[in-house]
Amino acid sequence: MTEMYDITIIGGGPAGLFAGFYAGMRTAKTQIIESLPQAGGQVAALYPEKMIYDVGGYAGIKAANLAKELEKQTRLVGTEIRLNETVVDIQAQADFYHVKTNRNEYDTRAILLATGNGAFNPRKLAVEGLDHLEDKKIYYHMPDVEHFENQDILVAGGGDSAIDIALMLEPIAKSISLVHRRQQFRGMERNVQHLQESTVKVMTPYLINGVREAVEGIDVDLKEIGTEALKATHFDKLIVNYGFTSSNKIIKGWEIDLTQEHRMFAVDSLMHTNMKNIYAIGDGVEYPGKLRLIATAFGEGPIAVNQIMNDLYPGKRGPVHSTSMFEK
Ligand SMILES: Cc1cc2nc3c(=O)[nH]c(=O)nc-3n(C[C@H](O)[C@H](O)[C@H](O)COP(=O)(O)OP(=O)(O)OC[C@H]3O[C@@H](n4cnc5c(N)ncnc54)[C@H](O)[C@@H]3O)c2cc1C
Repeated sequence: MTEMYDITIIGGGPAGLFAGFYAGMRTAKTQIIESLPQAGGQVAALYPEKMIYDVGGYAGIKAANLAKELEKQTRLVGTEIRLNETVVDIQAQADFYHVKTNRNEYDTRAILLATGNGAFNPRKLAVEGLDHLEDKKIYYHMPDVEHFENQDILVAGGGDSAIDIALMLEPIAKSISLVHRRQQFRGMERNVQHLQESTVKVMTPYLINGVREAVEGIDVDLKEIGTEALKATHFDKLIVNYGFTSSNKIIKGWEIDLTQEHRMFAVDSLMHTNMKNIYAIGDGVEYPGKLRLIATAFGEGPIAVNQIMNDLYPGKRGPVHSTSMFEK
């Protein structure tokens, strides 16, 4: 038998992270499972550079910083955060649930769904037959920088994180090239200026038309946008940074049968789904008056966690204020 959790939270966006913190405050044995290698959900994956002005207590905070603060807060209480794992099935057992991910299996008394619009995955190259090169010569997630030491690297993408990756590897790699399909980069002005001052070789407007494995490294065909001109290039490794897409397809394959409304989990005012000890919060739920905001998600987490704790441990002392936990 695998280790038994009180609460397994599926999704490490703002809803899941804050619920994970609150569950830790209620001393529930809790884990969060997140498909991306980073926590923060949409905030970190879709708009890390945007300022957010409608989260209580912050007159304005950069999205990436909010994601970092949330993760830090959650880790304070000992909630485990498992990154890079996608929940592929949930099976009901007699009085607990069996959760299968693409890498592990867990048992849990209760489940809190915080899946937003579905599991995020990196947007991949539109070239077939490259799976065997992933994490060897083609990367969609950044591993440790040592992987790129003294090598010729091509980075593909036009946003801030593609520029960040190129600049970060500049002192380590033998050469860095950055390819983007538009003439202009979407990144922040300051970042683009750093790029112009760097030794990164910028190739615009080109898109990757073909990739082939070579004995050493890979051959990459670049196509100039608006023309038929092809440029043959060779690199040791390719890092693709085309952003993320989210999909609810995996959820459709789960064995448990959850009621949905407008393709969201239907919950009552206690965040309870139609199944015992399965609750849902955040962007992925529907109820009358639902608002898809971070502030709303922050309120839904504690409601769900308190219900779960009442069900699992009826005699246990109820909610406490955080000051009584952290200031002794
Ligand atoms: C461009 C943009 C700007 C926004 N600006 C604001 C703003 O200013 N203020 C505001 O309040 N809100 C804003 N929002 C909305 C806000 O980001 C969302 O309300 C919030 O992210 C919802 O949090 P969540 O945790 O419910 O879902 P998400 O942030 O979507 O996180 C869900 C997480 O669950 C993971 N997941 C899903 N399925 C699985 C699975 N099977 N296994 C493992 N992991 C899984 C996903 O990978 C994802 O990381 C904005 C949204 C966008 C797109």
